[in-house]
Amino acid sequence: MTDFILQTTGLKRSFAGIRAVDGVDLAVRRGSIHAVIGPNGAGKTTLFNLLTKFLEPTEGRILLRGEDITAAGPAQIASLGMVRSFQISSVFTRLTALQNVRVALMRRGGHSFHFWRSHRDLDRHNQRAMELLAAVGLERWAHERAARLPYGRKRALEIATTLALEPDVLLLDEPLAGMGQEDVEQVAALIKSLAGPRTVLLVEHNLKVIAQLADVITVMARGRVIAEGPYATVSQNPEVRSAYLGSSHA
Ligand SMILES: Nc1ncnc2c1ncn2[C@@H]1O[C@H](COP(=O)(O)OP(=O)(O)OP(=O)(O)O)[C@@H](O)[C@H]1O
Repeated sequence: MTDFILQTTGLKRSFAGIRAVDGVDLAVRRGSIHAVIGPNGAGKTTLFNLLTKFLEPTEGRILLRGEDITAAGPAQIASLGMVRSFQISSVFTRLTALQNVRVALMRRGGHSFHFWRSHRDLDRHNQRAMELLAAVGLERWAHERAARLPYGRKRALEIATTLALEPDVLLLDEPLAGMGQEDVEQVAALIKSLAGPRTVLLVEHNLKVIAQLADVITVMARGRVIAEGPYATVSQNPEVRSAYLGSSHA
């Protein structure tokens, strides 16, 4: 069994002549927190879209647990245990936090919302939903409507609904975007707590947090990987420095 739960080889995707992802080899170690960073337009979002099959690659292969999933569709990929946070996490603002997680659990079981479902089933879902809320620090907010949750808590609720699918690999697309410092710290701690039994791959612009959180950082620029390794290494890389300086002066 390979140490790498997720791998890509020679992954490419162009849009009308723009090479958004241009031959990316990625190797994500099982149980790690792996960040993809890079200046605007580097191809990070396109890479995520390729991994979850929101987009078809022009070339290259994607392997999950060593198995070729390049031809799989988005639903199949989710059922194989690789789930992107927003994919299923459209939070229903009028439902409570608990109800939101329960809905996610029912979806996982393939149930629709039958009002005749047995009390035993509902109790089971309630118990699991409370466990998931506890895992993301939302127990206290269980009966609060999602609309009333502060921003950081809403992101935590999204993560709880994602965890309801029991993913092995969680893809988080800018999980800290738009947050104040207090929320950033809470959600960063939450992300840290998810890894180990799960693998977390994230795209994030907050380099300060990435420096503390990520085991491995892949730096992209113009569709290519320009550096990879722990923060201490990639932050010293001259190409990385010039890519960031270049973009901020663009
Ligand atoms: N659907 C599309 N059609 C045409 N061009 C696209 C499309 N999606 C992305 N691109 C182009 O591909 C390149 C990579 O974009 P992508 O959004 O993947 O970068 P990114 O690293 O996620 O940037 P950001 O940090 O700004 O979100 C850019 O030049 C972008 O304009």
